[in-house]
Amino acid sequence: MYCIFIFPNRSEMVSPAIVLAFVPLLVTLIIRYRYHFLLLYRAVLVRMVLDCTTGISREERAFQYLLTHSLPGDPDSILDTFDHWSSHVEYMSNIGPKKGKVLDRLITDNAPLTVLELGTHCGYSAVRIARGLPLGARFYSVEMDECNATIAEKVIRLAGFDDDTVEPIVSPSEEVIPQLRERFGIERLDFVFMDHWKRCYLRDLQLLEGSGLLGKGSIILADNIIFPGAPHFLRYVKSSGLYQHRIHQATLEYFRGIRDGMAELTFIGTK
Ligand SMILES: C[S@@+](CC[C@H](N)C(=O)[O-])C[C@H]1O[C@@H](n2cnc3c(N)ncnc32)[C@H](O)[C@@H]1O
Repeated sequence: MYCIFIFPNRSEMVSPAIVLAFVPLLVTLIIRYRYHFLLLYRAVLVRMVLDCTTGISREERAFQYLLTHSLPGDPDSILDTFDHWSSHVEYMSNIGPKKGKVLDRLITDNAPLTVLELGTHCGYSAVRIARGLPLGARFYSVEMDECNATIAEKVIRLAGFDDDTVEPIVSPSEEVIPQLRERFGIERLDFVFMDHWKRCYLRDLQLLEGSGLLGKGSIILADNIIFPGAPHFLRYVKSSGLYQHRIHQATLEYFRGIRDGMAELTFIGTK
């Protein structure tokens, strides 16, 4: 077997001085984005390795952990255990305890009777919302991924909430929103929590407006509007004249070093 090595001629070789000139830039980028690299490592690389070595999904691993470390029927214990898992075992993009407190406060202060969540994932935020709801409230949580939805339902039931309180809906949000009135008999949404793919925020907000289910005072809380970010959504909210809005500054769930925030919108109706 023959191997052929092709060497660039000397005039095409990059001078070491130029390479060295890039070192400070590279070091600056690494320092500046160290938390993003850490996030990539924890959220993607560790997950891929564990998916291969355990043969089960991250969501299933999280559920196994909850089963062995939390108290069934105790939402606080489920949430604390989930927080411990996501901070110390494997990264998971639940809303987390810090931004979760803003969600808790909005739910307690407004006592919404009809609530919609877009993006259930494993049910962390659904448990957080359900534990603060007033008696008789109805809560619909939408997840398009069937495997996530199966885990979420088990987590929600493990926390002690039956389907009279939390109704999981397995479907993409863009299909569910136009059906909310006819299929689920909803007249008005008092509170909407948006935490699905950020590129869907604007489309789904406009679908909600079109559905006529937002009334004066309806609240929409949208997570991750700074990281990964939802710039078109924010621009629309600010320019539409349909909302009063407020940004809650925060950091990314389970990550001190990455800036994030939530947008709280109050529907005021006419332009
Ligand atoms: C960040 S996770 C949700 C985390 C969850 N809210 C929590 O704090 O525990 C986003 C979830 O939204 C789901 N999702 C994304 N786009 C969706 C859509 N258009 N309709 C329904 N679910 C969607 C994804 O499958 C994923 O499970």
